[in-house]
Amino acid sequence: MNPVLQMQNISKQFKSGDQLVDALSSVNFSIQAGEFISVLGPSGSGKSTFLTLAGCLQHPSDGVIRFNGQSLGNLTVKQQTKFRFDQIGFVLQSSNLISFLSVLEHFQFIDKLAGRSFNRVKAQELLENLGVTQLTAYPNQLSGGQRQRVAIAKALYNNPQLILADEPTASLDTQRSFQVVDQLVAEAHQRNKAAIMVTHDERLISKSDQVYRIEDGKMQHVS
Ligand SMILES: Nc1ncnc2c1ncn2[C@@H]1O[C@H](COP(=O)(O)OP(=O)(O)OP(=O)(O)O)[C@@H](O)[C@H]1O
Repeated sequence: MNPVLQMQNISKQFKSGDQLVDALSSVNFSIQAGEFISVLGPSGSGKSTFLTLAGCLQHPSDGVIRFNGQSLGNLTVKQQTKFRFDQIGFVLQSSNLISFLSVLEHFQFIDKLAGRSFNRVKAQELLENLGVTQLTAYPNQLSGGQRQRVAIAKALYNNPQLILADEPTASLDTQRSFQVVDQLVAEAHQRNKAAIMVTHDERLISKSDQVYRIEDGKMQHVS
């Protein structure tokens, strides 16, 4: 079986003045459906660069990234946008909800962007599975943990194959952090998704199927 995502010999360099910074060097990584993988690393180690390459938000300077065996480097810009919308669920540090939309209206908005009619039943089911019951509340009426659970539901709404979570617990207390990680793990294991969580917090990795560590742009398999 093809991995959902495979990175082969990936490097990414950025220009900083007249110097080149190696944000990632010779990274090899792969994840199968149903796996939850944590990527640890200190600030500036290359974690966000890794995740944005995995999510086709930017391209490597060198190496090949494959999704279900197909190289992402061959996609046109339009295909990349469609690929991200259909196949990737991004969960970011802060929930990035829209202040003037209620919880349910966020899902209506996704359907509008996709040019289809609103699937209220699907949105409600997903939210209820994640323990969100305040469907008509606005973001400022929710706690940080509830907002992050809405963000996870949003990320899952298009039924993506790959979930990319960038420090998803950064704004949460310890108990809520563990709950959010448990929800991401459950999503991977129960719905056969591939999920990658990038974090600097070693306390959160115990339920991971595999752990990688990035330091100075170099990635190592830890367990
Ligand atoms: N667009 C960019 N232009 C120039 N340098 C960049 C760019 N993006 C990242 N870098 C550099 O690449 C290295 C890795 O950055 P990256 O943001 O991936 O690290 P990180 O581990 O996600 O850090 P943090 O946890 O602080 O967000 C850093 O040295 C950073 O300054």
